[in-house]
Amino acid sequence: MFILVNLKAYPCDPIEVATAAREVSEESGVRIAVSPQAADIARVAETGVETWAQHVDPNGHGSHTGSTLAEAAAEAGAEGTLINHSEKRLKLADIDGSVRAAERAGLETCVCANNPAQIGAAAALGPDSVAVEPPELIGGDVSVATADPDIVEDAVEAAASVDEDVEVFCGAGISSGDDVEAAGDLGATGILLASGVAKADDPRAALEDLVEPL
Ligand SMILES: O=C[C@H](O)COP(=O)(O)O
Repeated sequence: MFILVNLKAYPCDPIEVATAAREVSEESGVRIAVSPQAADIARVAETGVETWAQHVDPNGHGSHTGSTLAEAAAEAGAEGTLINHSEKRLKLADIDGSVRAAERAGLETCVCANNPAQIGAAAALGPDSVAVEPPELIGGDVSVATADPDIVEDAVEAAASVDEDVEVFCGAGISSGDDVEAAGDLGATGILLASGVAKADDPRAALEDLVEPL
């Protein structure tokens, strides 16, 4: 199971979370990555934790003010990137372009989507993984695996029917080891979570709880 911690724009200390994630990953043997703001990628990567960008744009170098280039994220130390997060939605052509840009830069890709139909479309673009997240459950207290287990199972089926090599992650409301275990039982091979760690009083304890059953 892969645990991907998205720090969004929460006012947490990215270095504290990254250091805790690296240590808990080393101690547990569970793959854990942290996805900070673009401006924090380099210093988060310096902690030694696997680091992901929250977004990359479809364009390369050129007259594109405000862009987050896949090449720049990779050079700063990112190993992967989210694309089309629920809070950073893109047009289909731009999702495709961002996946291609990330591939050129050597970044692992995870395309997010709201539901199984979108998961099928996302899988058709050939990312390494897709992540299903019902928007209404994001940031809440109830895990997607509890509130809507069908959406996870249907997403796994939708991705497999398009491309069996595309991994399926799930996210929204996940905050405990029990939630992670339940998601795994539904067929997810990764977890995308944010508030359960980024807003925790003790991020290290939250991470230890997440990996406890793994
Ligand atoms: O990127 C993470 C997801 O949007 C889930 O966020 P959450 O764990 O706060 O529900």
